[in-house]
Amino acid sequence: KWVIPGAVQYHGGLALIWHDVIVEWILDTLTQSTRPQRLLAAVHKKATRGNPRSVVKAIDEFCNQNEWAMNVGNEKGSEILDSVVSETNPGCVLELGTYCGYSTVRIASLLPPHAQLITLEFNPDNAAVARQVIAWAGVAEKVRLVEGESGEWIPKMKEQFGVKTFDLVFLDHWKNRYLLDTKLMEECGLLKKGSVLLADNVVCPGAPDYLEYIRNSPQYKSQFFKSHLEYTKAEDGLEKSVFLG
Ligand SMILES: C[S@@+](CC[C@H](N)C(=O)[O-])C[C@H]1O[C@@H](n2cnc3c(N)ncnc32)[C@H](O)[C@@H]1O
Repeated sequence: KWVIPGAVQYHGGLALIWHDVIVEWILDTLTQSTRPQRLLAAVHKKATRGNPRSVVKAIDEFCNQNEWAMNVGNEKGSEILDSVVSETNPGCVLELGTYCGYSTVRIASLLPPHAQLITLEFNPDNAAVARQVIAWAGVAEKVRLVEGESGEWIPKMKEQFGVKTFDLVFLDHWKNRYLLDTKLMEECGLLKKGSVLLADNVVCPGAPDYLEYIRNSPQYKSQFFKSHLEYTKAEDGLEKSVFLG
């Protein structure tokens, strides 16, 4: 367990440099393993196979007690993501940025029967861990994990997977892609009146070009939900934007 100075807990930029660069590098070097591999080991040790909420809990415990990881986390997850999924009751969901499958499991466990979640991840090592986390949680039949870049796969969604439109899109990949991929989804006809975009980390690390667009476009009704960067006390939040057609 690491003793973390207050400045790191409350300052998003410092928190990211500390947890996501320095500590990760030190632990990877000392253990000759990767953070996703260590997170997967915690799931296998602590979570009950076939119980998605126990998988979410095991990952949150690992991140609170052992090491930080870039999952949406329990605070934003339970207070915002879960509520938006439940309210929207989506039949077809797109997640941009799977990482280890934490939010994938959260979302999938709340979907109505026959709903489908497509999740995109371009890092093959992360995707390999996510597949195992998703399988352990018992939600694999609802999830299609696609390995590749969002910019390459969004235009293929209709043709390759028979998607008509998405009811809900969770944007949680690299922040400089939020705006580009939103415009791409519009161009590809993947949004319909009432489609909900939910974007994580719009404060930390931040996606200013996306916020400027989504808050000022007459095609969206947008709302900010204040929260904290996962597993810290630094400011962050999610933006929920409804496409008006
Ligand atoms: C913040 S993590 C996702 C966390 C995950 N949604 C969760 O809450 O558990 C971002 C992930 O997006 C992936 N990624 C970044 N840009 C991407 C892109 N353009 N296409 C596909 N995956 C991308 C990264 O490799 C990383 O694993």
